[in-house]
Amino acid sequence: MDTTGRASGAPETIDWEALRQAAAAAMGRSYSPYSKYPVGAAALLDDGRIVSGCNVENASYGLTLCAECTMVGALQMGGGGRIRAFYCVDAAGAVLMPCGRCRQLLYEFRSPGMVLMTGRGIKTMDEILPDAFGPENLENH
Ligand SMILES: O=c1ccn([C@H]2C[C@H](O)[C@@H](CO)O2)c(=O)[nH]1
Ligand SMILES: [Zn+2]
Repeated sequence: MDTTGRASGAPETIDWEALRQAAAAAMGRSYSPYSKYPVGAAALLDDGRIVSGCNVENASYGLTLCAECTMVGALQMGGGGRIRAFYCVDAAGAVLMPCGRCRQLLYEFRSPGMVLMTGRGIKTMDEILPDAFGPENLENH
């Protein structure tokens, strides 16, 4: 990974600002009356589309859907695809790391060389979820 955000095997540079704006816009749809912590997530897909999501909370707190969950739903409902780059923000504009569950959700739809913006720069999927369990583990069951 270089500092421009160029993913291995990806010919163009990622437009991180467009992704940040899509995540911020999605955050505006957040339903977060319990935590009062709106979150927006956005992913750049392999075909150039951007999909996004917001957190959707529930009176049964533990059922809350993270922004990444609804984003993955939007990805699939929009015809599917593979994630090249991911960005998640809160209302203060801070970049968020996906929780453990969401790292697994993102892993399922990663492209080779998928990258994420973090507070410490651009990271690969493998860096944030090493030795992941994935669809390949189910191949010979
Ligand atoms: O990466 C994250 C971290 C937290 N949340 C949501 C879940 C909950 O609604 C609120 C507080 O945890 O933030 C997300 O959507 N994504
Ligand atoms: Zn999560």
